[in-house]
Amino acid sequence: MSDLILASTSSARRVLMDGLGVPYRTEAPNVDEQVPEDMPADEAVRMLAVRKARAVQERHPESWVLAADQLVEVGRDVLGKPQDRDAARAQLTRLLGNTHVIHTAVCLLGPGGHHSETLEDARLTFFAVPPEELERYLDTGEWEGCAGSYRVEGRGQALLQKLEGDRTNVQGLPMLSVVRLLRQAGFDLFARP
Ligand SMILES: Nc1nc2c(ncn2[C@H]2C[C@H](O)[C@@H](COP(=O)(O)OP(=O)(O)OP(=O)(O)O)O2)c(=O)[nH]1
Repeated sequence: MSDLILASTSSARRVLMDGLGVPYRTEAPNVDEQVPEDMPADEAVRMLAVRKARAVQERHPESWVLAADQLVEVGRDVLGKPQDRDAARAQLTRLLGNTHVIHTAVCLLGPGGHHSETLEDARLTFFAVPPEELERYLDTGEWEGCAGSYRVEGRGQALLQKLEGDRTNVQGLPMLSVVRLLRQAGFDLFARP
């Protein structure tokens, strides 16, 4: 198989791909992540995952390219990555004591026009915690770079009352689906180095 590029700047996605052990390299997609205001979250993440993958594939047409995008949906609100601590506080205030859905889209492009995608949801319910506890969680800084302002594998798990779905999906890459896409595309996931 020709080389695999993870079209991502996300450290969380790199950690998950490192765990899989398939040789890959990373390249920043460098795309505009604006989508129409009223676009449903599941359509937005799919559009952005394809946009990221295509941007990198244009630079490397002989490579395989894997990209993803994630948004949080709670009620009618769609949340991305917070810009600052105040935005993170607002996001977590919205999530605490409620159930929200994480939508993650993954797109795999390959030579010869290969195009496969997956869209995975996970449902999470958070405990309702007092403002003082929320401030202590914000102090951890886990909110930085995370859609929804928490890390499910970090101290954020102390907020988690219930999780339905693939935990790796919450972290940024639904690895059950990533493995399926790679196997369907013909990758040998235990190839000799
Ligand atoms: N470590 C960790 N990261 C999380 C968690 N929840 C969300 N994230 C991160 C994964 C992604 O980096 C980010 C979702 O935002 P995006 O899909 O826009 O990706 P991002 O812009 O970070 O990277 P990329 O577009 O792939 O270059 O949030 C979590 O529970 N743990």
